[in-house]
Amino acid sequence: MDEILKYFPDLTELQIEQFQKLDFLYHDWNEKINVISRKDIDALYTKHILHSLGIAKIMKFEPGATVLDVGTGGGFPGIPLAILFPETRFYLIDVIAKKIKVVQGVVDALELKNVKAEQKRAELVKGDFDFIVSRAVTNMPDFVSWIKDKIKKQHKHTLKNGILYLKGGDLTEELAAFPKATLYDLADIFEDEFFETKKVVHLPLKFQP
Ligand SMILES: C[S@@+](CC[C@H](N)C(=O)[O-])C[C@H]1O[C@@H](n2cnc3c(N)ncnc32)[C@H](O)[C@@H]1O
Repeated sequence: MDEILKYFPDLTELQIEQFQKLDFLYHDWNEKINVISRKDIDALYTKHILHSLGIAKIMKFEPGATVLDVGTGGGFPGIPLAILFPETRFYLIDVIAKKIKVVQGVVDALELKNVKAEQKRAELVKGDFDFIVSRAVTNMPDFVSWIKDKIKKQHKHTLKNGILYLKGGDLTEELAAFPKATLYDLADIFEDEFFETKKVVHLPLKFQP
C-alpha cells in the first residue's frame, strides 16, 4: 500500500480504504478462483495495482468519461483505475465467466458504483467509449481490429482519447503499423525494477491502422 501512496499522495480516505481492502479481497478470491499467479499475489500492490495505475500517470480520466477494459481478468487495470477515478464510468469485460465473478465480488465489496462487469468477448461489445484500456491480452494489431469501432468518433472529453495499453518488452515490430502510437516508459515514473520493461502505449483516436 505504501507504493500507492508514494505515487498517489492525494487519495481520499475512502480511496485509501478501498485500496487497502484489495489485499484481503484478492488473497481471499484467489484461494477459490485463480486470477493472479501465486508468485505475484504477494507483490499485488506493485505488479498489479501500481502497474494498472501507470495509465493514470499518462491520462486523467474526466468525470463522465467512459472507459472499456478489455480482457480484465481479475480486474486489471480496471479496478484500480475505477477506485482512482470514481466519477468515470468503467465497463470491465472478460470472455471467462469465473474471472468476472471475482471482479463482481471485488466491486460489490468495495461498493464501486462506477463499474459494470460482464462476461463478454471483446469483439461482441456494443457501444462506444472515450477510452479503451487493457493489459496483457493480445498483440496490438489484433487488439485494434477487435475494438476500433468502439471508440467514440466525437467526444467531449480530452483530445487525447483512444487506447491505453499496458505492455512489456520490445514493441518495435508490433507497433510498426501504428505510427501515431506514443510509448510511455513506466520505468521513468515508478522506481522499481519490475517496471524496467513496462510501457503504456497510447494510440489516439485518429490512429491509422
Ligand atoms: C493474461 S490475462 C490478463 C488479465 C488482466 N488484463 C491482467 O492484466 O491481469 C488475458 C485475459 O484476456 C481475456 N481475453 C482473451 N481474449 C479475449 C477476448 N477476445 N475478449 C475478452 N477477453 C479476452 C482472457 O480470458 C484473460 O482473462
